[in-house]
Order: sequence, then C-alpha cells, then structure tokens
Amino acid sequence: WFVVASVMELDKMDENDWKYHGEGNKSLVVSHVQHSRVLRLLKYPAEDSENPPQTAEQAFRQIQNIVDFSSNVMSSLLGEKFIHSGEVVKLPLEFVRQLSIKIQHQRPAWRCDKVMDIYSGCALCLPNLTSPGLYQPTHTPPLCIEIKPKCGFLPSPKHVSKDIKTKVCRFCMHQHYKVANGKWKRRSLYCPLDLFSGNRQRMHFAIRHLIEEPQNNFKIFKGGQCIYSSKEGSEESMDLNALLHHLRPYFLYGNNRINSHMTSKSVLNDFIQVLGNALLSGGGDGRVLMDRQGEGRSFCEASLFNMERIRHGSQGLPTDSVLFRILQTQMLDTLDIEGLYPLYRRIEQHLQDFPKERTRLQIDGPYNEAFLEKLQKCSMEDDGSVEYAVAKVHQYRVAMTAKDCSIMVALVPSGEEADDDEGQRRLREFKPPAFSYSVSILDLDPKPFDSIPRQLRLDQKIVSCYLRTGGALPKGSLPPLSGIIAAAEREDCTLLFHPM
Ligand SMILES: O=P(O)(O)O[C@@H]1[C@@H](OP(=O)(O)O)[C@H](OP(=O)(O)O)[C@H](O)[C@H](OP(=O)(O)O)[C@H]1OP(=O)(O)O
Ligand SMILES: Nc1ncnc2c1ncn2[C@@H]1O[C@H](COP(=O)(O)OP(=O)(O)OP(=O)(O)O)[C@@H](O)[C@H]1O
Repeated sequence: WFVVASVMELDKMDENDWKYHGEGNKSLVVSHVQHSRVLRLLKYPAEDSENPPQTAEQAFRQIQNIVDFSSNVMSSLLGEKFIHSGEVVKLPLEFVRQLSIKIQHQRPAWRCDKVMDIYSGCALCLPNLTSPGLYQPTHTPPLCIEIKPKCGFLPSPKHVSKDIKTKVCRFCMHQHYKVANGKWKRRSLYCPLDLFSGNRQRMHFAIRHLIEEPQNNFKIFKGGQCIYSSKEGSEESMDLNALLHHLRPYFLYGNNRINSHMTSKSVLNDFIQVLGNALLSGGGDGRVLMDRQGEGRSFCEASLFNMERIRHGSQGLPTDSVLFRILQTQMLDTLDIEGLYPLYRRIEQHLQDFPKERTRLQIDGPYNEAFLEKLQKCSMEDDGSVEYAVAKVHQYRVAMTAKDCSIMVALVPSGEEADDDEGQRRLREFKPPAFSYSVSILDLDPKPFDSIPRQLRLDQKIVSCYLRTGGALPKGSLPPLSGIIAAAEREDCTLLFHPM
C-alpha cells in the first residue's frame, strides 16, 4: 500500500525541506527545496476541518483513482508523452501537520475556504514540472509557462436550447458571469477558440490576452518560482515591466546581446512566438482541420480578433500537438450538458432501482482499461439502454477533465552549453535564440458523476447572465490595455503579428 518515492524517506520527512508552491480548488501543492519533486495534497471545505469528510483509506482510494484515471484513461487519449501520473505516498501525520502550519500564511485568502487535508497522511508525489531536471546555477534558469486553456469549441446547435451558445464560447460568456459575481475585477479578453485555432495570428492574439489578464489561466515560473500570475482581488493591472525585466535576458541575440537593446515589443513578440511554437510542436504528420462542423464552430463572436486581419493562411492544429490532443478529448462532449443531462437522469433512475449496478457500470471507477473501452466503444445511436447512457456520461466526464486541465511548457535556453555550437552561433548571429522545450499536461483528475447536475445549473446561470446583460459589462471591467501593448497596438501591427 505504501509506495514511497526515493526522495522521501519516511522517517526523515522534514517540513523545512518543502515550500508552498501553489493550489487550485481541490488540491494544494508543495515543492521540495532541492529535488525536482512536488507533493499534491487534498483540500477539504474549512467547515469540515475538525471532522475530516473521509477516512484515510477513502482519501488513499481517491488519490489512487486520480493516478489510475490519469495513467489508464487520460494518458491514452492525450498521449503518454505529455502525462506524469505520479504515485500515491503515505506521509507521517506530524510532518503533514507541521507543513500545514508552515505554509498557511502563504496561501491566498480566496482559497482559504478550504483547508489542507492533515488527517489522511496521503498525497500524490509528482515531478516538479516548473523546475525540470537540474540546471547549472550559472546558466539561465528554465522558464515554465502554465496555461489553463479551457474549452476550445462551440457546441453543436442540435443539442442546445439557446442560440447564443452556438455563437459565443463558454469561456467568454463565463467571464461576464465571473465579473458580475465579483470573482474577478476585470474581464479577460482571452478566447480559447483563438488559442486552439492553430492559426499563428489568432494564437498570438490569445496569448497576448492571457498575459494581459492572467486570472487562473496563465502563470510563469522562472527556476521553479512563480514570477507572473494574477493577484487576488487586485484592482491594479499586471506589472508588465517586471515581466519584461525577467524575459529580456532570454531574448537577447546578435547585436542586442552586446548593447542590451531590444524593444519591449520585440521581447514580448519573441516570447509569444516561442510559446506558440511549443504549443504546436510534436513532430506531427501535418495539420488537419478539426471537425468542428466547419469553421462555424471554431470562431467565437465575442473574440475581439478581427478575422480580416488573417494574412497567413496556415490553419488547423498539427495532430501530435498538445492542443490537438486536448481539443480532441474535449470534443468527446458531443451532446453538450443539455443533451447529456437526460442520459444522466436515466442512469440515476436505474441506480435507484438497482443500486448494486453502480459497481458494474464503473460509475466511480475503477478507472481501468474496461472503463476506457466503455467510452471508446460507444455506439452512435441511442438505443434507450443504460449502457449507452453510461458510455456518453463517461465520455462527457473525460471531456470535462480535458476542459479543466493545464498545460505546462518548460523552455530551456540552448546555446549556453559549451558544446552547443549551433546555440553559440545563433547568439553571435542575428538569429533568435533557440530553446529546447518540453510540454506536459497537469490536473487530470476524474470529475465526479454527481457533479453533472451542478454543471447544468452553472450552464443555465452563465447563459442567462450573458443574455440579461446582452454581453455588456460595467465600465472599468475591461482590462486597461497596458502601455506597452497599447503602444504596440497603435504601432506597426505587422511586427506584433509577424508569422511564427
Ligand atoms: O466549471 P468551470 O468551468 O468553472 O471550472 C471549474 C474551475 O473554474 P474556472 O472557471 O476554470 O475558474 C475551477 O477552478 P478555480 O477554482 O476557479 O481556479 C476548478 O478547476 C473546478 O474543478 P474542480 O471542481 O476543482 O474539480 C472547475 O469545475 P469543473 O466544471 O471542471 O468541475
Ligand atoms: N507536477 C507539478 N509540478 C509543478 N507545479 C505543479 C504540479 N502540479 C500542480 N502544480 C501547481 O499547483 C497548482 C495547483 O495544482 P492543480 O491545478 O493540480 O490543483 P487543483 O486543485 O486540481 O486545480 P483546480 O482548481 O483546477 O481543480 C497548479 O496550478 C500548478 O501551478
């Protein structure tokens, strides 16, 4: 039962070897100060802090389910090369308690409605994707960019009751709802459909807006430290100058390297270009247009990208790219929550009559090959069976995970190695610096069967909020274009949008 990674000798676990790294809605992550490892611990609602909502065995099972779902299901759909499923570890309770006290003051207040699980002693041990491998302290530290891209397509008109859902994407509508409810002060102008388009200009535009208003969709780490992310409840716009200060040394080349002269605009452009390259990389067999039932399902009317700007025709995503694999998995949601919900109800009804069927139908796992087979062998036609409903619900849940996962791109500057002649040459000449990169996908947890009714309610709230406000937002809720980007906008756009 107790699998322990080599860095972790149970009797020597010391909270001082670990530091706060980050957290999401349901887990908190600490990183080892020396080794490239993180521990991902569960979180519980604060009101349960005295009374843990599950036993240590259940917590262990929950984390094992996460590992199984990631390694047996998501990895086969997304591609093994992107996935690190990790392993469950059992930690001394005293270590976990001390760790929880030590990191508490670093946690953002808006995440403190939940507390770290200090009862089970179970955690997920993973490679630290923000500090890949060891790098020489004298060398420039790797840059890691985390993107939570969210859903990259529009639903089919067949299954939705409101026409707007086939025109404006879920992310863009959700932004209005989030601003109206005070979750964020300013709306993000990022549109996932632009990022997933495979068109360099649209991707550039999308990444620029992620930088402008990162919310929980964009972070940058340098040498394992988060150097750029949204601050909770902050009224201020992002400090782009500080970011440029960090980025500049990575993008100096040719004469620029000697006199450090490089405009902010070109630093930002180069950065976005390198990131775009990594997102499209994968050595695939060419580009294909995703079947989103034509271009109609891959452009969102709320995106501010002007389609007339498209000058470079390349379209579609390379089949091996991380974006292609994520989008393909997201599109296993073929019915939209509205079309799916009746099938969920069919299963619920069936389980009320035959509760023991829950196990046979693998509603809560195990997430093994049989689970994957169930969703892959789903027939096209609804024959009214519970098996059909289960297969569609399994597909939908997998798609939900793909709509909520994050991509981590690690960029390691090449050219600093003494034996890297190509790199040295690039630096001396006028060629932009080369990076070696690795791309991973994180947060591949299974979404519970019971979360489906909540999905439907949230969908209805988002759509009705959007229709009520007509897509209009209170003044000041748009991010003020920062000086640098605004200047670049006014200036020559050919530079800003040069082909990658
Ligand atoms: O429903 P969404 O699209 O708002 O996604 C939730 C995320 O909100 P977002 O809109 O990305 O800020 C939400 O993220 P935040 O807490 O807002 O950072 C979670 O990722 C949540 O997943 P889970 O319930 O923790 O498994 C996500 O819930 P699921 O829908 O994936 O269950
Ligand atoms: N293997 C890893 N290496 C480095 N950093 C990581 C790793 N896993 C997670 N993180 C960091 O910790 C943060 C929280 O992790 P994660 O997204 O898995 O939490 P979560 O609670 O599941 O999120 P969500 O809110 O989407 O449910 C991530 O945004 C990322 O910055």
